[in-house]
Amino acid sequence: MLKNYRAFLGTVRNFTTANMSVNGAKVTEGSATILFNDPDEVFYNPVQQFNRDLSTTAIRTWAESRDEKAVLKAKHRQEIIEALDKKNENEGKGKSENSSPSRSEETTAPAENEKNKGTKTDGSSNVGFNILEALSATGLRAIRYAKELPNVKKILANDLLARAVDAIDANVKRNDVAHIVVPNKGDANAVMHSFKNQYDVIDLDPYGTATPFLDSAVQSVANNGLLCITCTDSAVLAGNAYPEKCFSNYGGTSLRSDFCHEQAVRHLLYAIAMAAAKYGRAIKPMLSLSVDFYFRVFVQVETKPALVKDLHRQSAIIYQCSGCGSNALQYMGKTVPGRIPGSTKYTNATGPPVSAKCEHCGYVHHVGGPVWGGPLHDAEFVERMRKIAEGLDEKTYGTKRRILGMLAVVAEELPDKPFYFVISQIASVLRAQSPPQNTFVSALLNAGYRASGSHAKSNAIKTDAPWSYIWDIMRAWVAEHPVNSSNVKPNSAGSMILKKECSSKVDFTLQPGAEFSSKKAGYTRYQMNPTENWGPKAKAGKRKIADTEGQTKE
Ligand SMILES: C[S@@+](CC[C@H](N)C(=O)[O-])C[C@H]1O[C@@H](n2cnc3c(N)ncnc32)[C@H](O)[C@@H]1O
Ligand SMILES: [Zn+2]
Repeated sequence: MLKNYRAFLGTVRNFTTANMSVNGAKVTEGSATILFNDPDEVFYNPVQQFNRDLSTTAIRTWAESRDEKAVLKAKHRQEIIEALDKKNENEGKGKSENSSPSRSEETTAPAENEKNKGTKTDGSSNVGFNILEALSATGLRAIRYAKELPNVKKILANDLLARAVDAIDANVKRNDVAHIVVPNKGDANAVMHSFKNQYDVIDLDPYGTATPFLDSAVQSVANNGLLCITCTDSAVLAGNAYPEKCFSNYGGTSLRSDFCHEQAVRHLLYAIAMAAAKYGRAIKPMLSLSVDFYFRVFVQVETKPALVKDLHRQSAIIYQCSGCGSNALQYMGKTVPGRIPGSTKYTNATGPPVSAKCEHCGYVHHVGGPVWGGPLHDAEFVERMRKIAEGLDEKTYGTKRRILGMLAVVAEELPDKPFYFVISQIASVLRAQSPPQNTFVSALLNAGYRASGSHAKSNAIKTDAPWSYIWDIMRAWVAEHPVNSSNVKPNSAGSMILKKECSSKVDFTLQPGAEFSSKKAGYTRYQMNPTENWGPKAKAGKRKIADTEGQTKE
């Protein structure tokens, strides 16, 4: 035990980041300082600083947007009252019942909505909100939220283990946030089940999968509240070794694919959406990320059965060719105009989107999913978050540049095109040289298609071009950069694709838009794994600590 403790101190001392300092067993991250009596007892993973910096920024974004909406709603209501008063005065009637005593003074929002109390007509707001950190460990995250988030009123920092709760308690007192953070010992599910529709923000940051907590979380979060959920079980979510485990945990089967990291995020969103749907609640993903060895999503939950109907047509099965890797989505449902003008009818989709054998190479398809097929992010949320992130103090937010880099790529991602391919990977199917990214993207743009990168993988391309055109680009490229035919096995997917003629015009003239602007901004867009111990930590008491913040690739 003592040996591990020394190893921990040595490791942490060696790898502190700009804003993480260590003095003995004291760790400072963001605005919080926590003490470890025994690092084997209580969880701390410094590589998750990005997760915590990002989460603080995301919750701030959500709170700011909610306040703004509350202010607009209150203003709108005030305008209606004033118009009604004017009308009544003109008609010689009295003022409306809802009329305020003095409209030039501060006005509170509708009394029926407790949370709107405190909204001011000058556009500012003091709407408070509460947070449940259901799996808190040291309390570090909850303490940071208390110190760094304006308007947070109460945070329940919960953990199952008594020694973790003792640590939370001590750290809360040490950081002078006892008026905000309340330590609690309990099972996360029991806590959430006891308080339905209560928490404005719920943070789930477990070891491995969050799926055992989803059913209670989607019930416990308040209407239009935010769920912040981490899953670190990447072998299940993004690997190809456990499709059956992925299916039983997330309701969809995983696939071996280049786009496995985006698929993982979509499995998680699907599981949250399906859990929420049973209770008439619909999800709106605000930001859904694949980061290092884990996945982190920020999802707003709204009680609106009419919106839940959309889940049918937002869920999709994936067909992926076992030879060339081309893929197609089969959505579960679709909408058509209803008989009554303006109405919508929900109906079954038609399919399948592929033949029994791949039209490009003749190989069979593997089936994955179903997964969430809707948008991964909310564009307005991402823009607002970027603005907030730009103003972050780098001393407190050591991963600021990475947050900005990732959000820049996210903002560029095609919102309506799930998945991506990697140019070097499709070139390797043909045993061809890989075209430079800007050459390939220029060919897409010159043909009128859209293209973007993906935050989930460097060198990935998202596009609305059909696979037939993607292979035509590669045929045209190979015509200029011939492959060594002895490398292409007869009957391989590559040989089948190359046997076909290029059926469309391909123009490789370079386009300025082919270089994604996120790349030019110079932020950290993709991060390399810096050490062999990089990854999620084992449960407290079962690990040797050796994680670090790391170097960057771009
Ligand atoms: C990965 S750690 C949390 C890290 C923390 N959120 C942070 O940012 O530093 C997971 C924690 O969940 C706790 N835990 C595991 N199962 C739980 C349950 N059913 N209810 C409450 N806490 C639980 C563990 O004791 C552990 O402290
Ligand atoms: Zn194929």
